Amino acid sequence: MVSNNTPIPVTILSGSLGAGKTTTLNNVLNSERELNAAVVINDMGEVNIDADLVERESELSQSDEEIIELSNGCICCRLRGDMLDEVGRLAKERDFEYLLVESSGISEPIPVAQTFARGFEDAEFDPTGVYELDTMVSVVDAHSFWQGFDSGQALTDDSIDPQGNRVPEEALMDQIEFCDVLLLNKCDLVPEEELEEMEAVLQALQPRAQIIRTEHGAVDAAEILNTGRFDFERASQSAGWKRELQDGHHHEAAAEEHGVTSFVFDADRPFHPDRIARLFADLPEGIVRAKGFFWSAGREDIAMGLDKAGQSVRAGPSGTWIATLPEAEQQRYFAIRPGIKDDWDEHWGDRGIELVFIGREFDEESLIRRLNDCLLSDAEMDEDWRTYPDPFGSDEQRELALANN
Ligand SMILES: Nc1nc2c(ncn2[C@@H]2O[C@H](COP(=O)(O)OP(=O)(O)OP(=O)(O)O)[C@@H](O)[C@H]2O)c(=O)[nH]1
Repeated sequence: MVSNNTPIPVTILSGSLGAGKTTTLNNVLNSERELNAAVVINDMGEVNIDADLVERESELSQSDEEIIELSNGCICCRLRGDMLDEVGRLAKERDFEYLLVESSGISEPIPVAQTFARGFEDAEFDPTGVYELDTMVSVVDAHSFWQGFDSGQALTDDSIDPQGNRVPEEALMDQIEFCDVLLLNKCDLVPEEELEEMEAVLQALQPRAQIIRTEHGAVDAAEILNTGRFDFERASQSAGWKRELQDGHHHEAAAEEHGVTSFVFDADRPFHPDRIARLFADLPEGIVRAKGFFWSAGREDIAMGLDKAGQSVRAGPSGTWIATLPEAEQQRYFAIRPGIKDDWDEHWGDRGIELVFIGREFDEESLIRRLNDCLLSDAEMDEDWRTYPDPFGSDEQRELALANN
């Protein structure tokens, strides 16, 4: 139970696909071990890969925090009510000091902020007085922002498609204009003088925002937690806020609205290492983001990760199969996420493939066919996989492809 009448502060992280929201969240959770936080993670795919990543990488399962996963839709539209109902339930059941929300890469920040600041008619739970919006954080990918800016794309209205749909570039403008703290992430990929110019542009677009340069989401938690920077009066005067209230957010599916589609590929047998490495290096152009875990035959010891963001495609060892953990730790996982047991194979445990692909105008069926062709055939299932080459190596994820445009 929430024991007193002080509202629980809320920080909302927004940012385009692959900008570094999950990395930032992991960083904050790992550096603030004393923080008794609950976390809401929204992923537009059917499977919440981000929640999995946060759990596996931040050792969250061994601490006190609770993760609420909201999948297969966007908390700025279809899942607004669901989000409120979940955080309402949480506030009744548990005592925690802070709520952190990671929006999906296509969420628009204003409706998410409005959901916390004003409530939402389709939800039973009214957040006012229980939660208080503290900080709106936008994570901007300095590298791709700069490339888009250079080619004049990021700042024009070309981002409205012929059907009048809002597309991610416009959501990006909202993310810049409607935030209290702007994390200019991936600064390691952009030269100093370009960073300075970019900062000047961003500051002009959003004079009120605190702009902070980051690499790999490493930000001092005090910059984004308990800052008290969100100003309801000022926010509700902004053009975007009023537009949102007037026009509403009537769209049925987040994917359609944003012109973005996604699918999840899952399987319970391994990929052939050579075939899948070649496919990853040759993904269709329309794929803007891909991530998740996979099983590479011959590497039963470790979960391989795939991570494509923008031009970069990386794959390699990145996580732990629960099946390789000592029995006691396995039991702890089962207790926290009973769903794992449902897919447990008697011999292989949780080893398997779970990858999400997000993109625009790509041939989904053909990609699924190609992925299927990379799975081991029945005959290969009986081979000695140790004789296969291992293109992924033994260290961290490595670059497979970097388009040079
Ligand atoms: N070079 C570089 N890579 C980064 C940095 N921050 C994050 N990345 C990488 O960028 C990729 C995407 O990071 P995530 O944190 O998953 O991005 P996200 O915004 O949560 O992505 P979605 O939830 O899919 O929208 C990962 O491969 C990160 O390791 C950075 O500062 N520099």
